[in-house]
Amino acid sequence: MAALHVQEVSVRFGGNLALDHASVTAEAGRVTGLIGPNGAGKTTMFNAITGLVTPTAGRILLDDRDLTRTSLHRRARAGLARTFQQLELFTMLSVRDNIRVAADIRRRWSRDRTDPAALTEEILDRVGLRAVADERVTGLPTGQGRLVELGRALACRPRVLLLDEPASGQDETETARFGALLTELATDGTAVLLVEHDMSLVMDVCEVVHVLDLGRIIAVGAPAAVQSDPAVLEAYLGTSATEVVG
Ligand SMILES: Nc1ncnc2c1ncn2[C@@H]1O[C@H](COP(=O)(O)OP(=O)(O)OP(=O)(O)O)[C@@H](O)[C@H]1O
Repeated sequence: MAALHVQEVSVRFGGNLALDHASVTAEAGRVTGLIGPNGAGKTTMFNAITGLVTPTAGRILLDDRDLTRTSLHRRARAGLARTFQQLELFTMLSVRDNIRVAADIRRRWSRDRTDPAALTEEILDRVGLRAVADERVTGLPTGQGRLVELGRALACRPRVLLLDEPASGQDETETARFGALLTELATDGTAVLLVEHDMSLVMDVCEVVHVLDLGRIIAVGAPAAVQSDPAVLEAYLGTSATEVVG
């Protein structure tokens, strides 16, 4: 079973220490939350994990494999996949083809012989995009666009799935369905690491939540414990206390 261990990672942008010896663990079989006020370092954490930024200290391990100095594509092959805060879809393509591209690419480098066309159809059903499979993605509302991104990440058959604010732009019904899907993915053995501002979604689906503030992990624990942690409340008070308590 996969486990991602981010150990004491620091990332510096000039004079700004965006991550300061921050550690996060995401294990297969559960959804792990990563929350924190704006600018806390959540996206930087994802960028460090996937190789878009280079840590100045610390290690990133997938199981026992040290990925810290490994290229982006090797990390993808090792089983990491992510979605982005800003949608990053292939705008000229249909929903189906956005997912198919990733399935085809994976087929080229993977020993897994799963047929990319069949995998694409399976994912369309799984994420609930069958009805719009032939539509161009530019015509979709943001909530569905996020499902396409998720579908594309799933086409890589990830062991660790990093989701950066996947519910933003989704309405309440879509978010509830999305939460159920995340739980299902975790149950199937994926390690899901979720960055999300929708606290009710985080509290519903996460088994463990890590809280970042100004680049530091200030709390780790079960959602209910984290929600009432004084350090967490204080971190959010500067922005919006209701975000975490409400
Ligand atoms: N490429 C960059 N160059 C310089 N500074 C950066 C860069 N990326 C992020 N930062 C800074 O690093 C800090 C952490 O930013 P990051 O985007 O990781 O926070 P976040 O928790 O994801 O915020 P949000 O919830 O608003 O998305 C911020 O101070 C931000 O301004």
